[in-house]
Amino acid sequence: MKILIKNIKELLQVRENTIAKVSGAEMAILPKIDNAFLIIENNMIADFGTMIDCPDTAFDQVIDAAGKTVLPTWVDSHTHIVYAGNREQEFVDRINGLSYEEIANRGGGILNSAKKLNATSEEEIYNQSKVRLEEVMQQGTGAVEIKSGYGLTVEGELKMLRVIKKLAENYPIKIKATFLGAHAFPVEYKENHSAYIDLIINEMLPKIAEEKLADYIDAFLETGYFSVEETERIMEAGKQFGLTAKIHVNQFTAINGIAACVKHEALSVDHLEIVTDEDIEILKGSKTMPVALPSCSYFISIPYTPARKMIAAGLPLALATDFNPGTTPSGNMNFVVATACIKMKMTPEEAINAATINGAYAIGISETHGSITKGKSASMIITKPLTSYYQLPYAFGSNLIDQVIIEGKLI
Ligand SMILES: N=CN[C@@H](CCC(=O)O)C(=O)O
Ligand SMILES: [Zn+2]
Repeated sequence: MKILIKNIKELLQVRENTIAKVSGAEMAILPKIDNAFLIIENNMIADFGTMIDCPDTAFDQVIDAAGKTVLPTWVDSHTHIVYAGNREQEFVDRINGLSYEEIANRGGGILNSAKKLNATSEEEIYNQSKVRLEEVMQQGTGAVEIKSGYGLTVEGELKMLRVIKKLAENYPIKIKATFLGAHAFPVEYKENHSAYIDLIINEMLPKIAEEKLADYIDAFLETGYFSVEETERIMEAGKQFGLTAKIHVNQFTAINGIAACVKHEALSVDHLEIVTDEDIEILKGSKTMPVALPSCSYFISIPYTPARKMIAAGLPLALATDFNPGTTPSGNMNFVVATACIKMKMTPEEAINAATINGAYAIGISETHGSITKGKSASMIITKPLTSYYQLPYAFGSNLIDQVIIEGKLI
């Protein structure tokens, strides 16, 4: 199957050579070609350039993108798309004055989702989750990370990871799975943290590794959840099973968690609503990607990640949704990009880099995704006619996507 996309008004995120990520001032540069063509062959980007050089050969399909922008699909490097039911009541409780912490202390929050998940069959969880996956694909996401973490029992965690595996088998979208058994302590382990961590290490991890159900390991490193020392145990154990760490950290408090993550060579540190100068110094020169989740800040009214300060310090930054039933019931990367511009003062170029190539780095796929580069996966968004790509974050409430191609397939 050979597809030509012609007359593209602006072809964005064009990289002649594969790059892993962009950092600091590089984030402001978004290379593009005006009046461009792009050829897809065998589900990969085969060629691209200006229309003057467009080959005059036969194609199985020709798409005329006159007036439209083409860019790589979003890479959403942090989601919890697999869950059961919802937490609408907690949403209303927050409107009425309760905080996320107060709700969690009453047995709501993550434990509420865990109760629902353990009472729901694998088939039903799959059916609920695939609706969300299909929706984010329509919204332009072409690669996604999905976490477990609402099981908190051996069976529950395995059930979630099997659902993620089944989604990966049945949909063209690239999916990376992350094991998040260390999301919260179940009530019965409230006074015996080490016993739950033993369960994760001795019971969950070996089974997950045996069935090859996860690519990464995560923990919620936060006051009232997993301490620095507890998270270090999890990261060390993950390493024994070949799972690199991607850690929830600095969502509500800064407790030197980032230093521990960098020490353990975490691929990413995610949330970062509260970041100290020391945290920034530690991230400098590391290979760890900071990941901001602005829809979470928006939904539960907490600070936004200090993007300007981090980029000024020369750091890279990725953007992801955090799609989950508690803090972010939305997987819309278009909203994330717009919110990063509006609330975090990222420029459109920085936000698009953060949501494509840097997102790809945060899930270890920047060799194949995140830019328009020959040989990379043919995953791209074709917008509706736009005055310029600035319209993407500017017209934040509009659906500006016309077509989405994922791994060479129009969806
Ligand atoms: N903060 C930890 N985990 C999720 C929320 C979990 C929940 O409330 O269900 C997050 O990334 O925001
Ligand atoms: Zn999360």
